[in-house]
Amino acid sequence: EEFDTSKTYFSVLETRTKMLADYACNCLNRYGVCVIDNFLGNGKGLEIHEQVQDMHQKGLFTEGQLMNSERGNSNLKHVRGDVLTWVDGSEEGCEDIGFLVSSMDAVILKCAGKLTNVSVNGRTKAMVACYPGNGTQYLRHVDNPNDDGRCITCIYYLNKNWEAKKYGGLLRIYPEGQDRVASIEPVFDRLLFFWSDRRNPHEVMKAFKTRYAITVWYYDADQREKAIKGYKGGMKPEIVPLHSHDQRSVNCDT
Ligand SMILES: Cn1c(O)c(C(=O)NCC(=O)O)c(=O)c2ccccc21
Ligand SMILES: [Mn+2]
Repeated sequence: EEFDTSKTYFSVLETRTKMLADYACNCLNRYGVCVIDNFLGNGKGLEIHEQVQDMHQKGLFTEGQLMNSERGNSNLKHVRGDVLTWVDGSEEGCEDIGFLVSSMDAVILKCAGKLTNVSVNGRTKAMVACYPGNGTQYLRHVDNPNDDGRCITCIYYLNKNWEAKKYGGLLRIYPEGQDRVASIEPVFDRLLFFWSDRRNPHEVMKAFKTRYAITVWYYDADQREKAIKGYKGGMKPEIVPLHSHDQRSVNCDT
């Protein structure tokens, strides 16, 4: 019969998403960190990079934090650090970021029931971050040290031809209780998952070229519930339901 490309496309996408989810679950359960390269392909990656660059040029990012503030670098007076903005991907000019986040959700949805002690039921909006490339960094920290509900950090990098030797900007993760360090280059079209809690202290090394990344944090249902009750949740209590490509908002309470 007629070769139905759309059905084929979606079934291939479905199969690949399932494969990526299996890989992510194994890596997270075993190492607490998972790197997936060529997540969306060159074309889509470039479209996302272009949208982020436009937002940056339009001045939609926050004022960078002064590096002599709580981040501790007292000798970097008046040096601006990372700048960021929050989007849910439905805003004008953010459609490709919306596609990225739906693609992240699609993988996480297929991990349902296979992640140790975690049941994801929602996520934050997307944080689009830019290091201006003036040697600023992000000091060693834990994303969720106090059970605010976030269980998985998901970062997508946008930086073409990144050379850490020249531009720095490595993400260094120091997995708790291990004497190994994971050094992750923020390369174009790379997707990264890691547990958001104290298992993964990490830092962003000084970056000497503009460095873009898009981060989403996934919530664990129970921990988030407790955090909101205990008002411990550092993040605003706004949970975005996961939705995969067919835009159906799926409540993955499985
Ligand atoms: C700009 N930026 C960050 O870059 C990281 C972070 O850990 N980034 C890791 C990375 O980009 O590889 C953060 O965790 C973070 C948390 C709150 C506000 C801003 C933040
Ligand atoms: Mn972090």
